[in-house]
Amino acid sequence: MDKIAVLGAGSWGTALAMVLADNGHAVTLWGKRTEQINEINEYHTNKRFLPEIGLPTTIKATTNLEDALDGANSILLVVPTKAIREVCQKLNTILNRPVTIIHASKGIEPNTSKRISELIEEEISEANRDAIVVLSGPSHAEEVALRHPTTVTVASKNMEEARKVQDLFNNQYFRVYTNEDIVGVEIGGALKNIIALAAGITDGLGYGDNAKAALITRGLAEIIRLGKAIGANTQTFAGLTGMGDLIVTCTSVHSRNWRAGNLLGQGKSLDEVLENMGMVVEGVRTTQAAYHMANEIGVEMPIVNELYAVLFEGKDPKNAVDSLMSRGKRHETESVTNFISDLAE
Ligand SMILES: NC(=O)C1=CN([C@@H]2O[C@H](COP(=O)(O)OP(=O)(O)OC[C@H]3O[C@@H](n4cnc5c(N)ncnc54)[C@H](OP(=O)(O)O)[C@@H]3O)[C@@H](O)[C@H]2O)C=CC1
Ligand SMILES: O=C(CO)COP(=O)(O)O
Repeated sequence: MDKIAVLGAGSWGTALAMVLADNGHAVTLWGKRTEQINEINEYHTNKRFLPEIGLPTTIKATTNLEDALDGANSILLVVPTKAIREVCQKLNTILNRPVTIIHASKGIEPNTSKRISELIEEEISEANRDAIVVLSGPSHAEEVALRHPTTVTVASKNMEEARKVQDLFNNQYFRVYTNEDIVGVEIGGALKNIIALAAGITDGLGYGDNAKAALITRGLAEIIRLGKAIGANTQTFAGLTGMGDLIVTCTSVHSRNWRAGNLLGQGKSLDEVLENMGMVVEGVRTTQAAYHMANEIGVEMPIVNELYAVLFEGKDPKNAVDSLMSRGKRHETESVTNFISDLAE
């Protein structure tokens, strides 16, 4: 049995705490709100994020970070990307021994274009961390909490640690694969949220499944282009954290990114949508990050560019779709040829 501190008591932190508790580990869930933490300890529910779900009674919750970390062998970071630096800075002041840092958040920091594992490396000193391991894949918290079959990938530069984390989480309803391509896994998980926002927009505009299939496949081509340029293994994008997560996020009503896009397509403003969501919509900030990264590196990302114009420059969503449809004609496979040949190797 391991002792694991889960930092972030939202939808995903709670669902992953359930998986770990089901596997017999001692789990402490850390959150900021006293009322919510008391609810978890007294009633074994977290109704704001997972209504109708009863949590394993072995999960302990606390608002005290020191208590959460006490005796923990591993830490699971699962707060929104914008809170990662702040939480890591707090962690670094408390930790006095190296621990495995697992993260399950999906995003890129807008101003620096950094992935989450890079933020962790910057904020937590080497003396306080063993390996950094990323957990990602097609996995809505709502379905994991119902113990419906789900597959994810854990990635790390240290494969021994990745396999240990695979053992921590793997069970009959939660199947965990390993991958050494931390760049590809983080890029796929972060960028699929951009495409899910776009897919929500086309659904909100009343366009159907053809448009969505186009966004998923052409979106994948953009993700591969950017990923390849920054050193990802392109084969990763054919897997769970690439195509797999694109499918689940672009086609599910559980997705907050898809739902936000859907409301934008129906004519709501971004501020209105974000105010009413009550949960994180990572794709908005990730669109900023990907837009700037693509411009800096010189990678062509037309869907990202149009979504950026809708979110931050007031472009009408319908005009954005029209712009994508009227781009210069081209050969389908020229942008993904290298990807296909890599797969064939
Ligand atoms: N939900 C899902 O199905 C999945 C989510 N993810 C990823 O997991 C990450 C977290 O998402 P999710 O749990 O869904 O988000 P939610 O919006 O459901 O919950 C976020 C939680 O983080 C807390 N939080 C925010 N800022 C801080 C902070 N500075 N310090 C401590 N706690 C903080 C929030 O607290 P409060 O509300 O009090 O601000 C809330 O409890 C995201 O990167 C997301 O992309 C990945 C896979 C699946
Ligand atoms: O990452 C997810 C599923 O794999 C959750 O997506 P949303 O953040 O859009 O809900």
